[in-house]
Amino acid sequence: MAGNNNQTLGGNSVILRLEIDAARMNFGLVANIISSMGGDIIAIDTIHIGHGSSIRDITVNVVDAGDIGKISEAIRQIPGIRIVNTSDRTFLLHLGGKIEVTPKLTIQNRDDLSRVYTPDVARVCLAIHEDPDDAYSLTIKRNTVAVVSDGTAVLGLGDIGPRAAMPVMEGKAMLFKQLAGVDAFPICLDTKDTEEIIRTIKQISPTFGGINLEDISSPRCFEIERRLKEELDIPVFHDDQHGTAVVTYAGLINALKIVGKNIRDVKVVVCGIGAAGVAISDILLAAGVKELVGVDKEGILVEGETYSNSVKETYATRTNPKRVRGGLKEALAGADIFVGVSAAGLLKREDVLGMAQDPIVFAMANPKPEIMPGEIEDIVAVMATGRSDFPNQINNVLCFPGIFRAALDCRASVINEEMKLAAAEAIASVITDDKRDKYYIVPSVFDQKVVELLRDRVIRAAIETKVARRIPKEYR
Ligand SMILES: NC(=O)c1ccc[n+]([C@@H]2O[C@H](COP(=O)([O-])OP(=O)(O)OC[C@H]3O[C@@H](n4cnc5c(N)ncnc54)[C@H](O)[C@@H]3O)[C@@H](O)[C@H]2O)c1
Ligand SMILES: O=C(O)C[C@H](O)C(=O)O
Ligand SMILES: [Mg+2]
Repeated sequence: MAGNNNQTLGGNSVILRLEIDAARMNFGLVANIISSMGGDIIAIDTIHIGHGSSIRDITVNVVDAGDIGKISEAIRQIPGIRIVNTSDRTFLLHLGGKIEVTPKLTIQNRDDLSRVYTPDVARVCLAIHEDPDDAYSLTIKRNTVAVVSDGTAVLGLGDIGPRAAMPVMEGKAMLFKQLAGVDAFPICLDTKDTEEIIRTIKQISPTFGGINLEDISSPRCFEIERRLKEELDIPVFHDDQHGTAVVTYAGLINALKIVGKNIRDVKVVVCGIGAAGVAISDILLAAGVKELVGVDKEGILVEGETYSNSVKETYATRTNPKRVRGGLKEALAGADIFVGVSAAGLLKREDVLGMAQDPIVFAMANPKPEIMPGEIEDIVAVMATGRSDFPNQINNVLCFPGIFRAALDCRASVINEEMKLAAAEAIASVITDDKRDKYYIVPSVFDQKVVELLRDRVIRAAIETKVARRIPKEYR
């Protein structure tokens, strides 16, 4: 099974299927080799005992995912043993995909059949034909979101195409449902053409109550979102932009409390001026940051320069007030905060040493951050990544389920700036003063208060800004 070469990305449990020649070796030796190389055997299954040989599945956990390759190599050197197969447990979890469609009721008899299907269903169709708003009460529309990607900016893996994007989109759909009860459906489009993407999403929109755009590369993502917002009457939300911006701001609210700095006084460096970087910058400027410097492949973005896309040029006009030039190192000199939404390994320890006192580092590239926490933990005041396997997971998963829950429940026509700010404040408020510390600036994904508080604050903001088309009972 595939997956071995991906182990450095995370995932440190593997099932080794071994064929062992009984005459030439015993199982104890295999166990010794695995444990001497840092592996922890957590299960052994005998698959087959044959004449003189056996096949066994050994499930091994390792602390460092790279050890799996070394263990396999050592086993391969033993005479009388053959590795039949190596199954990454992460891949096993993905077999057949991660979600399915489940009907809400079982069709028990002909009477049921004629109601959910022909002929009676026709009356429901005609009711919606007469009043299209009835789609919200009589179809899945009111609780269903499309998670749409073209596979061009999947995590930090880049343009890996629509099929390869599916596991991420399925994962987002799972999270929508588990965390907020939203039925989300992954849709990966086999086109990179802006107009075609817009047209396709508009054409499928009758089914959905909202559109979550995901992992569509910049700068196309800005135009696609802008046009869809104008042309559709359901909320359209590019998660990599706004979900990320909301959670970053939430994390920063709490990180700043830890270091005792005011958002108006800090210098922020954003690395990676793509979908996430632009939206993060915008929310931070709106929140009061005065000195914000953007860095992309061309180095620090400076007003008046020509860049690979016009988004970076307009970005430069509203940032870098001191017109600093250079690369990441120069940008970071004296900076209070680093926000990375670019690519793996770009941030160096020596650059962090040049930052102001009590630096805050949010290295949020996925799956590998701009710097691993272990490299700088001793010199930063607060460290966060986008990953599930380190403290302070700043990831848009803290936002998208709850913000759509709110938008669907009040049938918001859009998700506006006020709703995003309310979402950020709600997420930050889950961490009370007595609980906050450098390893706890954002709540856990599993903290049920996140969706609860976020839904409440966002619905209130939608009502106040008059974009709610339905007022839920508890707000009347
Ligand atoms: N933690 C989260 O919640 C979260 C959310 C969104 C995106 N991300 C991560 O952030 C990264 C960017 O995502 P995106 O959706 O904004 O993608 P994007 O393609 O829109 O933007 C990436 C930007 O990074 C820039 N970049 C690439 N290499 C660079 C380098 N060597 N130096 C400086 N800039 C460089 C690109 O030029 C581009 O402008 C990805 O790794 C993604 O996984 C994390
Ligand atoms: O998918 C994630 O984990 C977060 C974000 O949407 C990303 O693209 O990295
Ligand atoms: Mg994404």
